[in-house]
Amino acid sequence: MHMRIIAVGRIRERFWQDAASYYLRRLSPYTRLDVVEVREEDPIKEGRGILAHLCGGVTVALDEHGESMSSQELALWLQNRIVEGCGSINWIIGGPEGLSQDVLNRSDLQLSLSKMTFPYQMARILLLEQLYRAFKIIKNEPYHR
Ligand SMILES: C[S@@+](CC[C@H](N)C(=O)[O-])C[C@H]1O[C@@H](n2cnc3c(N)ncnc32)[C@H](O)[C@@H]1O
Repeated sequence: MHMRIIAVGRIRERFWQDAASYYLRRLSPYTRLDVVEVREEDPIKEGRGILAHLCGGVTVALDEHGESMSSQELALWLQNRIVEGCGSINWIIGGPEGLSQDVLNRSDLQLSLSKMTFPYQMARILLLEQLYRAFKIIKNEPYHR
């Protein structure tokens, strides 16, 4: 399974960079994951940049108005994609203005992490942690409860 996070904007602060590296390292035994950063501009142009980097497979747009899932439900969703033989999953994170309608329309799933709005850098870390948690659940390996 290959995963690609396509995110608008760079991770600027050192503490977010450290957190991202921490989870990327922990995810490496479970999946091939690359991160593509798209330049921050207006959401329509950002959207074109995002869509140009889709790597096929299934596309998930992170949006606070999207579908909520528990960590167990996300793990089951991911496991179902693996069982179906889905080769790759794109995870899209917007910038300060959010995602364009083109990107939302192109997505197979719009996923909410919470009803609250998070800064995009934090949303990236939350996604990485939940993906790591999902693999631990799928593999039935111990992790924090
Ligand atoms: C600062 S938020 C954008 C807020 C923008 N006003 C909007 O309506 O989408 C930046 C990005 O982080 C992600 N994000 C922030 N909070 C989220 C949440 N609760 N659930 C899912 N994604 C979230 C989304 O991808 C969003 O496009």
